Amino acid sequence: MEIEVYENVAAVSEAAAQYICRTAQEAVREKGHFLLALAGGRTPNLLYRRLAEQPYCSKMPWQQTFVFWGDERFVPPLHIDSNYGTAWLQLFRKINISSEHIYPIPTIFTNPDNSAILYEQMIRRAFTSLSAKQFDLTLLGMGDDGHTASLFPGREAVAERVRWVVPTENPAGQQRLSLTLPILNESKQILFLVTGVEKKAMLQKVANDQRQEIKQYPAAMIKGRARTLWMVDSAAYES
Ligand SMILES: O=C1O[C@H](COP(=O)(O)O)[C@@H](O)[C@H](O)[C@H]1O
Repeated sequence: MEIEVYENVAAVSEAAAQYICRTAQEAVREKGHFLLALAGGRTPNLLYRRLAEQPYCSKMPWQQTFVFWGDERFVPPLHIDSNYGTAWLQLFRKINISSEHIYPIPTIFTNPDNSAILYEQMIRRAFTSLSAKQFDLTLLGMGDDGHTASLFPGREAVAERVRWVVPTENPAGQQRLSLTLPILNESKQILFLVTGVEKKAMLQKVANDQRQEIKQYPAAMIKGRARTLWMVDSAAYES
């Protein structure tokens, strides 16, 4: 596991903002655009706020950036639980990015089954029109149960090998949509953000799980094509 340990969530967010900016600039230099898949949940909130501020709001090539989500709660966009709504409030409403470059997972005028089909089509069309075959960078978090995106341990969604997006639910029964291992693991780079003492035990388990042939935790099953980096804070890290 390639892991960088920072003092606290603020330092993790700063390092992640720098990393995203650098990766975006390189991608745009190489091929003219940057495809970014965002994480949901609470951990990336500070990162999204930082990206809306200087120096990142100026340094990021927002006009060449295309944004997707790794998962979504099946709630309306401005619901407090919406991953899209959260990122919009913290980041997108504050910066200069075309709404045509933002690809939220649809959750209105549809149902979870259709939404999954629709989102896969949206990603495929975007890839085709950009001559892309993968996300350049996928951001992910990890729950204290080892889930990532909305791939929860032992659920059917984790075993999906063909579809790129599936409907699923969390253990409390909340309806969600998630990208699956085939598309997540096609990403060129993966950046995990993990903070807080409540993640410490699972981070250790996931590190061990990654070394096993048969893995138990979805977070351990994720591997980017070129790089998988974990940025964690010292509270989550067992030295
Ligand atoms: O990758 C992800 O991880 C989280 C864990 O969330 P957090 O609130 O503990 O940061 C997950 O639930 C989220 O939707 C997802 O994109």
